[in-house]
Amino acid sequence: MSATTSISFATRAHKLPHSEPDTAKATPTILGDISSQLHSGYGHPLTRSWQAERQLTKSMLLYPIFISDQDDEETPILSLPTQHRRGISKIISHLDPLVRKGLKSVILFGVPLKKGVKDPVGTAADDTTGPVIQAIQLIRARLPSLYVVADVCLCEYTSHGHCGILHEDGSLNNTMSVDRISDVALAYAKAGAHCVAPSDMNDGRIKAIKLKLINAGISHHVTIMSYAAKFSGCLYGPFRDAAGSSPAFGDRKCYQLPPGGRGLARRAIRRDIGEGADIIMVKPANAYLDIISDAKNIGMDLPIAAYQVSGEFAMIHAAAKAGVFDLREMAFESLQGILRAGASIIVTYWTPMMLDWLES
Ligand SMILES: NCc1[nH]cc(CCC(=O)O)c1CC(=O)O
Ligand SMILES: [Zn+2]
Ligand SMILES: [Zn+2]
Repeated sequence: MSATTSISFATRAHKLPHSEPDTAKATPTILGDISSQLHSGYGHPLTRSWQAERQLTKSMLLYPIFISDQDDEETPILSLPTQHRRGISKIISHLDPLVRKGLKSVILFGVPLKKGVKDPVGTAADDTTGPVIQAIQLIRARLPSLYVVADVCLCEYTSHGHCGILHEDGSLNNTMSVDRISDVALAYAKAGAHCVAPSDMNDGRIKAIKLKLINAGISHHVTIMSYAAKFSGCLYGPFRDAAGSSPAFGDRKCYQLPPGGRGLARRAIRRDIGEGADIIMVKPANAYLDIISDAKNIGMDLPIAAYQVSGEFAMIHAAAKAGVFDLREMAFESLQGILRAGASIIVTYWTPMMLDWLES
């Protein structure tokens, strides 16, 4: 690449007519001839980097981690290459070196593995001795520079695996779900989470969380990141493996958005901004770049987050393994697309690797 660059520069410099008086004649007069020249703008690595409106930086990366109630475990998640589920005793030793490399934020997912701990209302979600609250307190105490986001949902904790409390007919009871989920969010915030991120998609939960935070007098220092446009589909499989959160029956199509629902996503984004969200998230990311761009347009003054989900991450690994492309190159290309679409926060399992790659 650098050979090509220097050749093209040399050639061009050679032709530059500074000392020739009659060059006006040779100068093209039709604007089209000049504006058809694009290569001149990106022939050098630096000019190429200037073409990006925004550069990928370490502070954009929000790292998802799975914390189980098996204190000493460190188990690879087979469907999510390079990622592990860890017990509370393994968290700091994992995160500390990453913080030294520039890690700024994590998003926590609890994984209850103990028998009999799941019930219809997800009681374990805000158990003060459970993995999430323990991890929030531990990370805040031991790694004070790290910004801690707590994912808020019930599906990891409910016996039925749905993201809320159910009616007898198996459909979501929105009122009860919102009341419960806002309690869980409040518990995480009180435990010290900088940010709570409800991923359940029940109607009205942003407002309910906001009101409980206000009533508790802590709303001024707790960020609400709304999974506002979360689509149902087949890209969450490895996560559900990792978190043991697959629905026991049915699916999530009545609360997560249908993949074609661009208008619904826009409505959900506007709604959640109106209810008090500080950050809007779009999920998945690579297959929903238009939605990220819509979110950026609608939420002009809010930071937009995009979640490159487990299926998207696993897909890149699988394709790289099959020889389709180079893993690292594709990792960058996938994040560049998300950035271009308008996100300024990227939730991604690439985070540990990116912290190294962004150095070199
Ligand atoms: N509601 C829980 C939740 N929060 C984030 C993800 C998905 C993350 C991923 O796939 O990486 C899920 C799973 C789901 O909705 O089934
Ligand atoms: Zn859920
Ligand atoms: Zn209902």
